[in-house]
Amino acid sequence: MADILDGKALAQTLQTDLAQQIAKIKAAGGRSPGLAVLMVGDNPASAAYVRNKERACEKLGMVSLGKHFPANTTQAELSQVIDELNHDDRVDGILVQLPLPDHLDSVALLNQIHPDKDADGLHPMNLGRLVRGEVGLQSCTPAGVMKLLEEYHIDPRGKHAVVIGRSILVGKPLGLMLLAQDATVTMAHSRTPDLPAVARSADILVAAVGRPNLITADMVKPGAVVIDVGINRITDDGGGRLVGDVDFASVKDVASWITPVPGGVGPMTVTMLMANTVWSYLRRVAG
Ligand SMILES: Nc1nc(=O)c2c([nH]1)NC[C@@H]1CN(c3ccc(C(=O)N[C@@H](CCC(=O)O)C(=O)O)cc3)C=[N+]21
Repeated sequence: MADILDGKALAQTLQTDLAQQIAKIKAAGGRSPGLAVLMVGDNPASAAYVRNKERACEKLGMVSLGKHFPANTTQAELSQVIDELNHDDRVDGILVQLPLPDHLDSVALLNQIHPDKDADGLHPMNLGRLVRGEVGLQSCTPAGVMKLLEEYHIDPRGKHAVVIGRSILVGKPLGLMLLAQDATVTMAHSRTPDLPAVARSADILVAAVGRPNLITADMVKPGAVVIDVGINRITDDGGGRLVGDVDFASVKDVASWITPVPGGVGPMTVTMLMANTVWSYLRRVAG
């Protein structure tokens, strides 16, 4: 029976630390760090995430400058808003909630966010820093996974890490972070032949695909660390249950450590967003 990598508990601890840090800034007469989350359209899952983020902001004593736009908002309008936020001194972090409606060019918008306010770490400058091993803003979900591993003293050094999924939001940056910590990294994806065999060779197995029950017990090496980044809402049983990419019920008997869904990587993502915003604030204020 695997031990649980408790993202919810660690997120709580880290958020308490951040709240204290922010309280201290304010007691010294400083302004509150500000985060602007831009959401376009009314995808209910996105709306729920954005609410989570705004709630976390308020709880920590940060300013939430969230903006919600109708689905038919144009590229030019959003571009204008990002430009204003780039120049707004109350704003330390800007995040464009993905996915955007099809008529919008999300890459162009992400590229337009000032790299020093890029709370999601998706600007080419910050991704480039990650590739080169330089300090910079890092993508929240992968950074949250690395924090979880660190908290539970799971050292990637010398381990074979298999990351399934090659998204720019999770898979690619996480592969680079694991590599930077001396793991031997395999990036697997939908075109990888014999995925079960590749998965079974992992000491650290990360599933970041978005397919329920993709990872079953037979795909996991006994004693492996299993990180489930999937967030899938199952509606066919009428309950709107949240499940990951890992068949938790069977895999928990094979793995040594496992993240639950909910309560694993998800809460860490939100926490790292807050941490990135505070980090940007300190860099911007202190220079
Ligand atoms: N630019 C951008 N940055 C993102 O970081 C980003 C995004 N777009 N688009 C969508 C995904 C998804 N995402 C989640 C964040 C928190 C939870 C989370 O807190 N999950 C809770 C449960 C939440 C619930 O019950 O609904 C948990 O797993 O315990 C989930 C998913 C961030 N994303």
